[in-house]
Amino acid sequence: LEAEAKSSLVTFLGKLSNNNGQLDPVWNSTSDPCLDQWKGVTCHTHQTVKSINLTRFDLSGSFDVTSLCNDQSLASSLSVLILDGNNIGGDISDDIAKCKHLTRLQLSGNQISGIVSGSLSMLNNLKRLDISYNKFSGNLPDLSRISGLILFLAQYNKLTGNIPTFHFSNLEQFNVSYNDFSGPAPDTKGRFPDCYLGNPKLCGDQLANKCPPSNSSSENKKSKKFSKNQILMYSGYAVLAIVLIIFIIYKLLKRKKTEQKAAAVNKVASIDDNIDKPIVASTDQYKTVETRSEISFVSGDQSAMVSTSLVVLTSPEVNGLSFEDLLRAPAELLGRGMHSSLYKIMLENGMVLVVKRVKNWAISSSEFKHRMQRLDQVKHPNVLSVLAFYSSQQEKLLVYEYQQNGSLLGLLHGAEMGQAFDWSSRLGIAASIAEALAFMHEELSDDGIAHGNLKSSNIFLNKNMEPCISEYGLNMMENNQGSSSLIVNDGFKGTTGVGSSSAFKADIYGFGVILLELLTGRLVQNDGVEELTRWVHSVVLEEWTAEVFDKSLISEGASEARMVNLLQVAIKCVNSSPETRPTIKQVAVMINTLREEEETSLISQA
Ligand SMILES: Nc1ncnc2c1ncn2[C@@H]1O[C@H](COP(=O)(O)OP(=O)(O)OP(=O)(O)O)[C@@H](O)[C@H]1O
Repeated sequence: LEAEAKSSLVTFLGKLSNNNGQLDPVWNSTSDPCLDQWKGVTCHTHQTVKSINLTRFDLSGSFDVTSLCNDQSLASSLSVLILDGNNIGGDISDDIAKCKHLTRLQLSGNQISGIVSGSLSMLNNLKRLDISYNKFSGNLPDLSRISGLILFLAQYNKLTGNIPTFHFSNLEQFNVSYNDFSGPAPDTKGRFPDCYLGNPKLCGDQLANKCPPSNSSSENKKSKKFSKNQILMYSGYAVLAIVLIIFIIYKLLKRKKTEQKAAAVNKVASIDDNIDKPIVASTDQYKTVETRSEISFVSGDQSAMVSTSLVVLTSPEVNGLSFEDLLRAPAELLGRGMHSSLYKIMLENGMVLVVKRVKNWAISSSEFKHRMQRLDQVKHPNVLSVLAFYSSQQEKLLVYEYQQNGSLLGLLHGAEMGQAFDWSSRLGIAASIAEALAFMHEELSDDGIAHGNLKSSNIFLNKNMEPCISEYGLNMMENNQGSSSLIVNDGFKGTTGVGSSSAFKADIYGFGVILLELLTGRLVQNDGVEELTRWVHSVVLEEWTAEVFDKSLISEGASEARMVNLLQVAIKCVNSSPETRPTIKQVAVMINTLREEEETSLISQA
């Protein structure tokens, strides 16, 4: 283990045992936590600490989150922290947010006090959070953005105020009994019957203490009256605005005519000038882009035509972004396909964006806008949001944040060249993608919006090195309304059928291929998708299964049983008959079970 990480770990462990000064004999700076297998500490390939499990170690010092999570190496590797059944005091400092990779934080049965830090809600990967039987007080933060949380236990503390809502359908265990909560208890939909016991100030339909009827109806009337006056006032403004817009459009059209005449003589530099030049754009790391000069990403006549039509979605990151800002910024071509080009744009304020320019997409403007708005409503931390968009009949522009850590394809390419990409990171990435996709599929199933083009070059690593699915909902096959799209139909993937359910099944296929890439280290980009799946099938049929896995996974000693299990999931996903493929929710459950098993085995090694 790196010296700095070791010293942070020694400080953390030292503080846990300060009362009786009883360090475990090997917890000191002269030995190595990984090589000397410190009690309670599990490492990965002798280099990084994966888990700390000090259940019932008779510890009584204080919980020093800062030493642990301020160390970059520990913070980026630690996934399990269990201190159950000790006598540890202190509090949860906000630095906990830096331990980004925690999937389990279990502190049950200690003396930890203070408020429950709102920074816990930054731990996107958290699955289990147990703070029961401690001395926490104050309000509980809203943890609903941790979409994968399956366990939340906070019974027997001194928590007060309202209980925030949770995704009860995702939770397997939930308990906030014997605290001092008040106000309406969130509806658990009939689950966790005893979870609110011992909170006499709570009320709700599922409790003996019903909530008093709200007096909001009279307030509503007042506000309705008030809003009538407002409506009158605003309609006045609206009329004025419409007159103003008509005037501007008139002026713009006039200017456009003049410019069109001038354009014949004086052409504005545009990407259309070099549309026929061959561009080889492959992965982030291996792209060879011929046109690297600063160019405008829209043609000159458009810039005159639409100065106000960029729709900035709710993303606070680009608040105030205008079409002019995009036009003014230097653009670098990152890649060009049959129907689309991708540009990297650097704004004056230093923000780096990418703009996807899609041409001749047979989707109506209103349907496209509706889709963008739905995608804006359904956000997941592991799915890259569209920040802004523009739509005309000929082309659509979509703006995303630039991801400087590259794509999963780049990571696999690196692994091909011998860079470390270990088994538990691969499993973690697979689980996060599956969960994010399950969330999107569930939320957008009624709208028929699937990803449509899921592949490892569309998965990026964000600044915390967590996977992020890009271009969700962009390439859709024929939808319910019958408008066609960009995707090249492929019988094998199962995208030839009309209707949105086959688009969802095509995503499962795409995900299965990503799993195969993660397991085998062989890339579709080199082999072709059908070749890869055929090869895997043939290897499995011949029962030389171990041969199929990436050699680096075998040599790091990854669990063959779990790799075989993941391979079975992948094979189900790439089944040539779309109906036989599992749903992404089923896939996510299977992969999560494997991830849990992996963690349990790490803990038991400790
Ligand atoms: N948000 C982003 N941040 C950083 N790089 C990106 C981003 N989006 C795309 N890229 C990179 O830009 C290059 C071109 O992307 P583009 O989407 O045009 O290609 P693609 O993924 O190969 O094709 P497709 O159109 O099928 O998605 C790729 O190397 C891709 O990894």
